[in-house]
Amino acid sequence: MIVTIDGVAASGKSSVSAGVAQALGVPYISSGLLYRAATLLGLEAGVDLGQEGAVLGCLNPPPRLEPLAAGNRVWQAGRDLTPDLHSTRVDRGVSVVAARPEVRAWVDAQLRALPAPLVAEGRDMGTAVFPHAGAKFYLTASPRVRAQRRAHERPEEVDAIEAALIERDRLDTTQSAPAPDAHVIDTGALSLQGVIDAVLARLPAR
Ligand SMILES: Nc1ncnc2c1ncn2[C@@H]1O[C@H](COP(=O)(O)OP(=O)(O)O)[C@@H](O)[C@H]1O
Ligand SMILES: Nc1ccn([C@@H]2O[C@H](COP(=O)(O)OP(=O)(O)O)[C@@H](O)[C@H]2O)c(=O)n1
Repeated sequence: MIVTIDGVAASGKSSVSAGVAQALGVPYISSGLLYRAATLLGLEAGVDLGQEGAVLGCLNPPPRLEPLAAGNRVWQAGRDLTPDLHSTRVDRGVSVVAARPEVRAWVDAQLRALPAPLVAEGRDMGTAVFPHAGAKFYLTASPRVRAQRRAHERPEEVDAIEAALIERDRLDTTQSAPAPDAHVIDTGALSLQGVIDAVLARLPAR
């Protein structure tokens, strides 16, 4: 079975996916890492991130997602890009790159080639990439709660992180609508384990 976990920025998608995947004994995939990799490579090459052709030109050789249970990684040839994917400059540029149709097609093709069963997290896993998934979830939380969580992972103050999250949500609106058949979970009042348990409780009988 494929389980999709979409949601807004810093809503808990990757942590929840890792926990659900571990409970099910299947891999999880963090699709956002591929958009982040394309953004990082574009930034390093100094290209205009809005120029689709220029960004695509940086994906040679193509970065590959390694769906490790301990945390997904992205490799380009022998280089592990993962430690550089969660910087503030990648956060700022990624939505522009992710809006480009050919970049989305490149990510989608790589994800669809992975064998089920799996848990897939991102923005459009339940709508565009795996519309026939066996169970779909969409995580939310207020911008403040999400900023407070992310403040443990970024050098900026909570207010600046919150403003950046709100702006990224706005830029991601097109590809980030919940699937009509997704369970929407507000994670604001729940612990990480509480969200994992809520997802597991809503899975169809296995
Ligand atoms: N329900 C929760 N309660 C408290 N902290 C959480 C919860 N879910 C996630 N976190 C923490 O919030 C941060 C962002 O979570 P993450 O899984 O990276 O979100 P996303 O993949 O949506 O960006 C992480 O530090 C994570 O440990
Ligand atoms: N399936 C996906 C996943 C991510 N993305 C884009 O990639 C960016 C980074 O995604 P992410 O999941 O790593 O970001 P966080 O929610 O973890 O901050 C998002 O802001 C979107 O612009 C997307 O368009 N579609």
